[in-house]
Amino acid sequence: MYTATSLNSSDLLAMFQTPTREDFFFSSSRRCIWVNGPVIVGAGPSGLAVGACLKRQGVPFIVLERANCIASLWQNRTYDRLKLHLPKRFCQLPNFPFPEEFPEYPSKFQFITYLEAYARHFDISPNFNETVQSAKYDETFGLWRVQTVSNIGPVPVEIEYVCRWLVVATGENAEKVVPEFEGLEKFSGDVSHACDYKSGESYRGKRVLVVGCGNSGMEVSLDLCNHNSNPSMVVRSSVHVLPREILGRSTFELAATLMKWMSLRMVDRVLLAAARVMQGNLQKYGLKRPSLGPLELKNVEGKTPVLDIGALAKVRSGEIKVVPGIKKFSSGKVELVDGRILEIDSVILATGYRSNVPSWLKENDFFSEDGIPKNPFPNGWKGKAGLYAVGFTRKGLSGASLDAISVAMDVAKNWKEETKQKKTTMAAKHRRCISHF
Ligand SMILES: Cc1cc2nc3c(=O)[nH]c(=O)nc-3n(C[C@H](O)[C@H](O)[C@H](O)COP(=O)(O)OP(=O)(O)OC[C@H]3O[C@@H](n4cnc5c(N)ncnc54)[C@H](O)[C@@H]3O)c2cc1C
Ligand SMILES: NC(=O)C1=CN([C@@H]2O[C@H](COP(=O)(O)OP(=O)(O)OC[C@H]3O[C@@H](n4cnc5c(N)ncnc54)[C@H](OP(=O)(O)O)[C@@H]3O)[C@@H](O)[C@H]2O)C=CC1
Ligand SMILES: O=C(O)C(=O)Cc1c[nH]c2ccccc12
Repeated sequence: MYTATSLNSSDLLAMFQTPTREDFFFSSSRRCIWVNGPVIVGAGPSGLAVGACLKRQGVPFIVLERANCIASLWQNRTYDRLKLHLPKRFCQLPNFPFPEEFPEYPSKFQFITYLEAYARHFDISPNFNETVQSAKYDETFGLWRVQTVSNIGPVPVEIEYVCRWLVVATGENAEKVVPEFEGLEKFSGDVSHACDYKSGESYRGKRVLVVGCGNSGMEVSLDLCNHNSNPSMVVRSSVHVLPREILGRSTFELAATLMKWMSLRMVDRVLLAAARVMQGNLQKYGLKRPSLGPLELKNVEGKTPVLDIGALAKVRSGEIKVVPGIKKFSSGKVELVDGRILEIDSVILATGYRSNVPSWLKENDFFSEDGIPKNPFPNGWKGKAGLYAVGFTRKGLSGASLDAISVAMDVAKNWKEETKQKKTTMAAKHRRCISHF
């Protein structure tokens, strides 16, 4: 620890060269740490990617992560049978390809193995069990103050980090969305969110209401079928279901290729025409399509189209029953908006996720109320006063990688300029010091 009395000029010089978390002082209740470089909040794919890009530029940083591991969404909040939806080349992080032996659509366990290798390769060691509670720009000093609670030891410790740059990498899926339903408190069976679903093993033989028909709702319903349980899936509005592949090529890749030649709306038309040929009309199964096309809807509302990996066949066969919106719950039952009453044993809420940025970032210029940068891709990564965002592009892992490269380049440029200036100032002071003696 550096204290006022133990500081000498070479310590000061060292401070601007190497350390990333040097304790300046202890106050009675809160430890305060100066960070010579950016503070990155979140150790998911986005935080790791920006860390890796900064390492390559020689910029020190720290990563703060509330969970006890990297990529906690993938490790703790996803089901066992999850596979990446997009081909692996669209999901790799900068400067570190997937192993060749990985399949085209890696499993979540392979993806986690990859991310762990990524963190090791770039020597990224996040501070785990440390939740950012608040981050505020201090206009007087031109610095960010980032307040955390660390739960490593027997008692929680409050820490304040002070830094010039703040990189928000907490993700579009930081918190689960749990809607309120009339009478749910009277429902006697178990109610959980898709983020806690691991497999259908414990649902064998049960009647399960899956609320929501995004990728989670569809895949949980499919997995339930595969474990001989009996899912009813709530589709309260509309949904785009697309085949994962068209003519042997990934639908996502086809869309990305077509986007080079046509407008987004034209690409949507091509995708819908192909889906129509391959899937037929889905309305008769209760799956109405939204009025906006799949890519336009993703851009405008952030709603991801379902890439079908088998749920549609189960809908057709009647193994997954599609039901309309929920009116209310009662003991062991749900009443639907069409008046039907179903007897059910369990409810799984596949009702989506949201960003948590508004709960801790004291700023309302760059981020909107829903915790996503106001400027759409590709202009949503840089805010004012050293604030950055990575992974809020609604473009999955490929968007996160692009952000990470832009953010790291910009931070590195600024860090190098500011550090050079500080070193020059320090060196001048050092010389004055020596001449004084
Ligand atoms: C089930 C599921 C499957 C998906 N599949 C794909 C796919 O196949 N392809 C694709 O491109 N995208 C997919 N996605 C999208 C997903 O958002 C990205 O894959 C990726 O996880 C985004 O990375 P991230 O680092 O931005 O966010 P996250 O992975 O969510 O990481 C954010 C991290 O920040 C931490 N954090 C949050 N708040 C705080 C705080 N206050 N203090 C400290 N730490 C905090 C979290 O604990 C977390 O570890 C999927 C999403 C889900 C939910
Ligand atoms: N293999 C993969 O790659 C997978 C990827 N993912 C990704 O994770 C992200 C999150 O997906 P997901 O968890 O499916 O969340 P989504 O936000 O995509 O879907 C939420 C669903 O819940 C419905 N819903 C919300 N509130 C209610 C309510 N009160 N009553 C009835 N229905 C309700 C929504 O309906 P409405 O549209 O009417 O609001 C929608 O159908 C997406 O980007 C997705 O692509 C998820 C699973 C697998
Ligand atoms: O699965 C996700 O959550 C993704 O964000 C991947 C994704 C980004 N853009 C898309 C467009 C169509 C289908 C999936 C995605």
